Amino acid sequence: MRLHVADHPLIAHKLTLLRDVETPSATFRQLVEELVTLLAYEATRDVRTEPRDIVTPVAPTTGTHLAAPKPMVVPILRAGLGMLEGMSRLLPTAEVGFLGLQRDEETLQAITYANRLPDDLSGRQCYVLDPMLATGGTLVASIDYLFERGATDVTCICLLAAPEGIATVEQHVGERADVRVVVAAVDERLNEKGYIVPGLGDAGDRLYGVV
Ligand SMILES: O=P(O)(O)OC[C@H]1O[C@H](OP(=O)(O)OP(=O)(O)O)[C@H](O)[C@@H]1O
Ligand SMILES: O=c1cc[nH]c(=O)[nH]1
Ligand SMILES: [Mg+2]
Repeated sequence: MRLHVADHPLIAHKLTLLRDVETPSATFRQLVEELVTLLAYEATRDVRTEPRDIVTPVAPTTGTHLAAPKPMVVPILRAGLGMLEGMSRLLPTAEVGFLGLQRDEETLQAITYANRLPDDLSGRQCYVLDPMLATGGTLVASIDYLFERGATDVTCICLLAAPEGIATVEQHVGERADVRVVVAAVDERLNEKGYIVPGLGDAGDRLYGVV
């Protein structure tokens, strides 16, 4: 696994606003979109492209075009849904698959309640969206769903990660360079309830309200 921590003053600024308990939902949603756009810049560094001949008003030239097959973007419901619009804007040709996973608050095990992915993902570059990488259980299960369908090239975009979660994903996928995790920041630790410290609280609740 390759880890990339996006170190940029704009990202740090927006992340600080996002963490602030006083930030209302509407602003939180806007910040999540802006952050994913900034992270996507790094996360799509290896997106496959092909040359394309075009004619500008001045001269013919060869440009660059996103290559087939179309990339697959996979938001992890609920909280990952908040990152979808920002990512789709940057990757307009991408298709979208959905995974719904929820952590049991007692056991911290991820339970899958929705799975809407194509059966065959071989050759597809996959981009998993989930703002929080805490114990890593959710991300490991999500990556496995993609591997089971033949995906090999998987990039996970998270806003915050705990060192424990990064270690879990790293252990699970091993040395392979075609699995990447791009994060805005790695925080200190998990607390006894499995929340990232200092973190930002429950990302799903802050985006969409407590259910
Ligand atoms: O690394 P883990 O310990 O597995 O935790 C991370 C998961 O927890 C949150 O989802 P949650 O279960 O709260 O569901 P939600 O998005 O519906 O709020 C978050 O969005 C991740 O999916
Ligand atoms: O801190 C955390 C940990 C898991 N899920 C969240 O939404 N926040
Ligand atoms: Mg939640």
